[in-house]
Amino acid sequence: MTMPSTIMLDVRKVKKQFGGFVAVNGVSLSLATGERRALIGPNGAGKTTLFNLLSGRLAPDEGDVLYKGTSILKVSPNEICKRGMARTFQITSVFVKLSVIQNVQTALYAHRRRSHWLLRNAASVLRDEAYTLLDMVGIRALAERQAGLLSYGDQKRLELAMVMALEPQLLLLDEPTAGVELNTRRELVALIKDLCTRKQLSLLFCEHDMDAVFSIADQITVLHQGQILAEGTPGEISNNPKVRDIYLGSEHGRVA
Ligand SMILES: Nc1ncnc2c1ncn2[C@@H]1O[C@H](COP(=O)(O)OP(=O)(O)OP(=O)(O)O)[C@@H](O)[C@H]1O
Repeated sequence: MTMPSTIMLDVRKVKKQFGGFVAVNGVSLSLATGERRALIGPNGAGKTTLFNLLSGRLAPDEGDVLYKGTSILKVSPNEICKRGMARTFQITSVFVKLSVIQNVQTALYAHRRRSHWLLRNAASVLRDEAYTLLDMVGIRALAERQAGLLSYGDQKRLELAMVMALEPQLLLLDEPTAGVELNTRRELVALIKDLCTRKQLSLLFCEHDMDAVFSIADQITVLHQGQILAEGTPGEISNNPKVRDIYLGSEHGRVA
């Protein structure tokens, strides 16, 4: 007997306006538990604004966002994160003056503050856990380096370690492979897929690199001028004439 899939994230007709400009206009989408969904669309389509609405950084003018069945409209970004929805940003946000391991320890500490507050061995516990996370993303050997001196690709890995420190169930990644060269991009894509599988994560990610999108996503939502233009599997999206016209061009057209 197959179990019915549960809905991790249920976005209902959200709208966000800046002055007279409607950046997100009545967007609905849902993400099943364990699903990997890409959000794609031209620059200015409203992807980051939608991420900000989902993670509590912006309040929608209309609509609702349900996470694990409960509205999170009035919930702070910190509390949303504690409940298991963690995100990264388009521009890497590591602490450039700290070492790599200190960055991960800081994320662990912020997340575990309450439970480790009184533990005398908190620092060493967090250090062990931080090493485990660095192992997971493949940069253990760089633990003592200053984070700001890492290559951009390794900073992206570090960011993934930091977001994994938050013990997410749902990961929101805003352009996880932006700004890195082809080989590193492929490694990051493999890493993201591996993390999702090993940790049984649900994933919503924005990405302009279509190879990354088609390699990671089970489902794709296409946003255009703040509205959903199309939704479907990678095969359906790449064969959708409207999406090809507006966004994909011919390169990713007509995939079997
Ligand atoms: N705080 C703001 N005030 C005014 N306009 C904004 C604000 N934030 C976003 N916008 C506008 O809303 C539109 C959508 O922006 P958004 O950053 O969500 O697009 P995007 O799809 O993420 O683009 P990109 O792919 O370039 O990151 C853009 O026209 C942008 O200029």
